[in-house]
Amino acid sequence: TQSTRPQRILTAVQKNATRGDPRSVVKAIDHFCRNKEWAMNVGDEKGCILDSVVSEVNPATVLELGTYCGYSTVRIASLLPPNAKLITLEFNPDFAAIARQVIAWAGLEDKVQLVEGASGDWIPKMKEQFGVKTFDLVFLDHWKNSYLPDTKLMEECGLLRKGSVLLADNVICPGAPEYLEFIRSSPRYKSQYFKSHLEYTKVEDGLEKSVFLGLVNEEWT
Ligand SMILES: O=C(NC/C=C/[C@H]1O[C@@H](n2cnc3c(NCCO)ncnc32)[C@H](O)[C@@H]1O)c1cc(-c2ccc(F)cc2)cc(O)c1O
Ligand SMILES: [Mg+2]
Repeated sequence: TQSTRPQRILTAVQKNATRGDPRSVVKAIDHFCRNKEWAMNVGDEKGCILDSVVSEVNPATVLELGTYCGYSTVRIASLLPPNAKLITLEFNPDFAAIARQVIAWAGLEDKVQLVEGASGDWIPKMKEQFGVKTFDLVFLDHWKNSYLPDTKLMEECGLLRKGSVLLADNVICPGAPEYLEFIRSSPRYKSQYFKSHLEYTKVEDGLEKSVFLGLVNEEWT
């Protein structure tokens, strides 16, 4: 039967990357997607910005929305301190199955919990199911029109604390206009735009980094 693109990405990893070496897994996927078939990984250019934010936050708890093939999962998990945990949500079972194998090839299973299901269903269950209090870092890279409702849901579920960092991919291309409008105008967030390019192309795109400031007091006046 005809293979899918995620399956071809996994094959490229298994052929060209070294087991247990996350950097070689990232390189193999980037090489495949730049030279053979484009795919919606955050990619190498935006990936360096992602790496720098992860290193700066040095998170103990990370939530990723939208695993796809696990490319950014591997990038993030490879930079986590010991005992840190990354929970990644993916509701497409075929993508989840591929991502599990990519994460395993990188040797990062112990740092990653891939949860199959929709963010809207699982965000309210994070505390009771996984013993998470709050997330130090959230990487948003799922459906672009889900960024805003899921951010509001994370706030309502008390999953963000003063200083929690949200990092959103694709705020220019394909774009997340409602999310950008909300997060940049809200007194509860301090936002910063990192200009870059759409993965493997010269098209403009970027990441929006937003720090949650907690419930600021003017909301009580
Ligand atoms: O669309 C893009 N990403 C979507 C990712 C979806 C992945 O996340 C999973 N997913 C989605 N919603 C949820 C959900 N919850 C929400 C629904 O309940 N809960 C759990 N998992 C979810 C999907 O199953 C996929 O695995 C994109 C496009 C371009 C692009 C740019 C230019 C072009 F020309 C073409 C494409 C570039 C990018 O970097 C992009 O990220
Ligand atoms: Mg993306």
